[in-house]
Amino acid sequence: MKIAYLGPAGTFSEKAALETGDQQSTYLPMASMPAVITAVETRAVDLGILPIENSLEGAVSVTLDVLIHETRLRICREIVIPIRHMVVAKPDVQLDTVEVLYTHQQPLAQSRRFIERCLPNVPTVAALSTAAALVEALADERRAAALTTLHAAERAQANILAYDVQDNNNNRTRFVVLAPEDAAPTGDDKTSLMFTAKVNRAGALYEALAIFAQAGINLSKIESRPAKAELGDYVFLVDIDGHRHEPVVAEALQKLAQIAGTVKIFGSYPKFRG
Ligand SMILES: O=C(O)C(=O)C[C@]1(C(=O)O)C=C[C@@H](O)C=C1
Repeated sequence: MKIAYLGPAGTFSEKAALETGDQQSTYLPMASMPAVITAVETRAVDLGILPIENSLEGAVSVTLDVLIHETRLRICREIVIPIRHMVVAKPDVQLDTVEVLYTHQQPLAQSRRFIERCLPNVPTVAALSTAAALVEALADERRAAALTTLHAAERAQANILAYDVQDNNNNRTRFVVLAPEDAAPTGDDKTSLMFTAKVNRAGALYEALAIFAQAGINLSKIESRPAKAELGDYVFLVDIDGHRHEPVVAEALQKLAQIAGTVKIFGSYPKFRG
């Protein structure tokens, strides 16, 4: 099994990939999240891992937008991992002498409190991942630091200036595993999908959700994203309990297809159970 993830080695995505695969698996670090999708679509790899939701910051919009607009790949598994951020630099740099901070946008948002208090006037430079941020900081001639993972810091034998700078110690990110097909039913599954309303009128969303309520199907997530056509047009994303091949779920999805504008099923897969 070949698995693509957002690299370089040392990212949280690598950790999620290692937990997804086994000792026979091989792992391919990619430069960006869309590149992970392309690697699976072109069969360069069998599976791709993408972060979809964080307990502090909510949706990872790149992943949602790729699922909504760009790919026909399906979610075949989910995995949740704890997220700890470290401030890391070369040995001669101290917290009060940091001149520039390299960071991916998610860790920065998840560590807002620490940054405001301890690195208030330090300019940030955007990086494509936590591990990429460290590579760039270590190559910078200024007194640069990175928001990165413990694993990346240890691999690079770099100096950790501050530990666990995330706003909350319960910080966790949910990743999805993408493949050409979703998973077979296990009896403890969920289904992720999106739909749009056919017409923008009173009760349209209510009627769509009523289909699940009347079928006794629990919704574990709902959110909206811009449809990217007109201002005010939205796509609704929901996670429901059950597999799309279970008769009750299949019937509800059929009813939804009759009243919605578009419906796209991202996949059915086993619920993550720690
Ligand atoms: O940069 C990484 O290490 C990643 O795996 C990406 C990512 C994300 O984009 O959400 C994954 C988990 C954390 O929430 C922070 C960063």
